Amino acid sequence: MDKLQIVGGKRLNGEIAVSGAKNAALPILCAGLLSSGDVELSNVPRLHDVKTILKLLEQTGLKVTQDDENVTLNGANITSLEAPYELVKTMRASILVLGPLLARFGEAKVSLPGGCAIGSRPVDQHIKGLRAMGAEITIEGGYIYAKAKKLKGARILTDMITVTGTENLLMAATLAEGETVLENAAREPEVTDLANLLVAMGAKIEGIGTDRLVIQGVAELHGAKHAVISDRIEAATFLCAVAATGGDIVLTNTRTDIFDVALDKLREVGLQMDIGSNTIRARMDGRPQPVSFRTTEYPGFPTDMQAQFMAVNTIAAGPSRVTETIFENRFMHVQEMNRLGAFISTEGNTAFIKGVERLVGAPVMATDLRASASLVIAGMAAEGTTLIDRIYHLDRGYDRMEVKLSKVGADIVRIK
Ligand SMILES: CC(=O)N[C@H]1[C@@H](OP(=O)(O)OP(=O)(O)OC[C@H]2O[C@@H](n3ccc(=O)[nH]c3=O)[C@H](O)[C@@H]2O)O[C@H](CO)[C@@H](O)[C@@H]1O
Ligand SMILES: C=C(OP(=O)(O)O)C(=O)O
Repeated sequence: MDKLQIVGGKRLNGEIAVSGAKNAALPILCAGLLSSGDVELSNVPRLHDVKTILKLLEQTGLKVTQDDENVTLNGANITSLEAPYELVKTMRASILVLGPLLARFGEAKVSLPGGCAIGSRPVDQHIKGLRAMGAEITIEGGYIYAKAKKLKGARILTDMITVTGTENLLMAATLAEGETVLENAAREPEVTDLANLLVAMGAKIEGIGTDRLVIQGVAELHGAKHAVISDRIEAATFLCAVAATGGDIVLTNTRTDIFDVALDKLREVGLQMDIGSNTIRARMDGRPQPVSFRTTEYPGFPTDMQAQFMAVNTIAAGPSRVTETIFENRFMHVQEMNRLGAFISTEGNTAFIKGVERLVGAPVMATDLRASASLVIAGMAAEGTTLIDRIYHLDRGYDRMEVKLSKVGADIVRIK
């Protein structure tokens, strides 16, 4: 199992190109199932999760042609309407084949994703929405069996804002008969990116970027070309890294119009930023200032940045408080950061961070994707050597993070 070895205390200097967004690429790849035409995608990040979803899509009969970050999908010969447990269990996003398969072929059998380390990951809202569109859905032996000769447009109000739920229902609605209204829709830029691809494929969607999506179903979708949006979470992770280590970096291939409140928080931390149209120059000197926040839906503070900001807070000049409202168990990095000398306690879904003068390297274990990234940041800020085990979590969602960071001066190597 690969590990990362980091010798901390190095300032970061140089340029980092941000990759395409994992959380946009995964739903977008599933949209390939909606059409028999060629869907030509660029800026697809090189991630383990992308490999997994492509494997899943290929076993449905979707033709995948890949040349590095360019992926062309063709759904003219779909032969299987099933997503097996073995593939779904490793990646929640696999549930996103449900809407497209059901809408285009009238049937799907998809394994329930189950829980994961950060908390339970229910899909009841996806099911509620598809049932409202006329699907007959049963759950047996851990599988969702869905059937509908033709989905019918409906007004769907989800109980809470769900990103994947919005994406699944949006894809299903593009091929349903009549009008679907998705109320309380997620507004994340990754949802918007998917919607933009669907429009390029011939879908009729109004209200893109708002919490009310109105979709007029069409008989079929055609092929299209699309570049996956830049990863705001990867970009903000690098910004947290420089906030923790000090230095002067420039992020390229970024989209500065899609950021959330995290950017304001970075300014509060003391990071100086010059924002260009697709670049961010970030400079940091001295100790970070503490920042308190609670995670919430876009454009609020993203749950996917909670752990990385906590890493910065561990060495901040004062106490802070972090509340996680999206997932019930997304504090697994706390124990590992405390192994590095951080001073963090938790009470329910709130963490209290004291802010210490220094962290000291130690062996730690990555427990989930963003927790892994937060340990990389903490390790880079710590004195001495940190060894991070189980970095397969990191590889799920970051494109060669250690290569990008070592190019800008971090002392970080992968140990096979
Ligand atoms: C709103 C939000 O911040 N969503 C995050 C969530 O998206 P992801 O799409 O995984 O999760 P959802 O947005 O669907 O879930 C949001 C909340 O709704 C609940 N829920 C969801 C669907 C459902 O059918 N029933 C149900 O109860 C979930 O348990 C969770 O508490 O994790 C991703 C990976 O970390 C992040 O990129 C997303 O930003
Ligand atoms: C937890 C994440 O991903 P996933 O929903 O695929 O588990 C994430 O992107 O931070």
